[in-house]
Amino acid sequence: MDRMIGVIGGSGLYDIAGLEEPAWVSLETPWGAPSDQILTGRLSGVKMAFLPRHGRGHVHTPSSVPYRANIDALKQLGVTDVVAVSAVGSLKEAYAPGDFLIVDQYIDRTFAREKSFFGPGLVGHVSVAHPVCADLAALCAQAAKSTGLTVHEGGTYVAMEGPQFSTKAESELYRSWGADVIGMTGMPEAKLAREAELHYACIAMITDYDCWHPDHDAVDVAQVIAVAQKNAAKARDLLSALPELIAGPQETCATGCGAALDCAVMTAPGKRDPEMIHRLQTVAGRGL
Ligand SMILES: CSC[C@H]1O[C@H](OP(=O)(O)O)[C@H](O)[C@@H]1O
Ligand SMILES: Nc1ncnc2[nH]cnc12
Repeated sequence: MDRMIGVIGGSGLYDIAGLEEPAWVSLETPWGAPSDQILTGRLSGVKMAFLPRHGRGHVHTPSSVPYRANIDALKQLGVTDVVAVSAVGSLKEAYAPGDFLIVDQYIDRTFAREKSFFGPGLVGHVSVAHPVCADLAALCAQAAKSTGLTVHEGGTYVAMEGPQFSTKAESELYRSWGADVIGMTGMPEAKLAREAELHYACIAMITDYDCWHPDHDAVDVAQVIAVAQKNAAKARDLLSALPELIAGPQETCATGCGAALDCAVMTAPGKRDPEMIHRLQTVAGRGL
């Protein structure tokens, strides 16, 4: 099967340009409607889908983003590789606003979101020890370097609930944990992509130094948006460079994303809720 790239655009990135045969399509899923219509088309011959995470016009809060519907809808379209773009605050001096960081780990501090496709009547446990597809992340880094961006390879993303930014004590706590960047949407998106056996990587666009920084007393949205809008042009260049690197049939990745559901389902076949089996067809049909 040929690969298809699904881009989830974050704050400041609500569309992508240059798609051949562009069409905004509406989809429904067993988990409700996705954040918005999805823009489909081709770039350098590779099928692409673009979904604005907060919806065009930024209508979803980080807590109200329909993460499950978004992943289900992308998989319905045939997406194999999800590239998430996220605005983040930096927790380290070396990662400056305007830089990009390719995430490889997460600390999930979110608490008010549906985090799994599984549930009562169909219990499943996948490993998220390595939540990012190492191969896809390497391609994102290669694409970023080819466009001349300042890119840091690897880093831990703290996912906070929001919508308020952190207190200074929280920011210092995350720094003491050695975390690199902070945002509000990386989880449960990455976990759900793994349950759906999709390759997932996150390109973090650094927009600010969060509130720990001595020269940066508080985070403010105007500043975040100004940097995000400047970064969005760079992110679009990066995304344009990706299809050529990714073209061709899907290969087995070193992380094992496509085998995440092997041995994941605990509920005995005779005890599985038929309604849950039905809801899970798109994302986890292979494992049921
Ligand atoms: C506008 S600042 C806070 C907002 O921006 C980030 O969104 P995304 O990850 O979708 O780019 C952050 O997580 C917050 O949702
Ligand atoms: N400092 C910050 N904290 C949380 N989410 C963010 N998104 C952009 N900057 C952020």
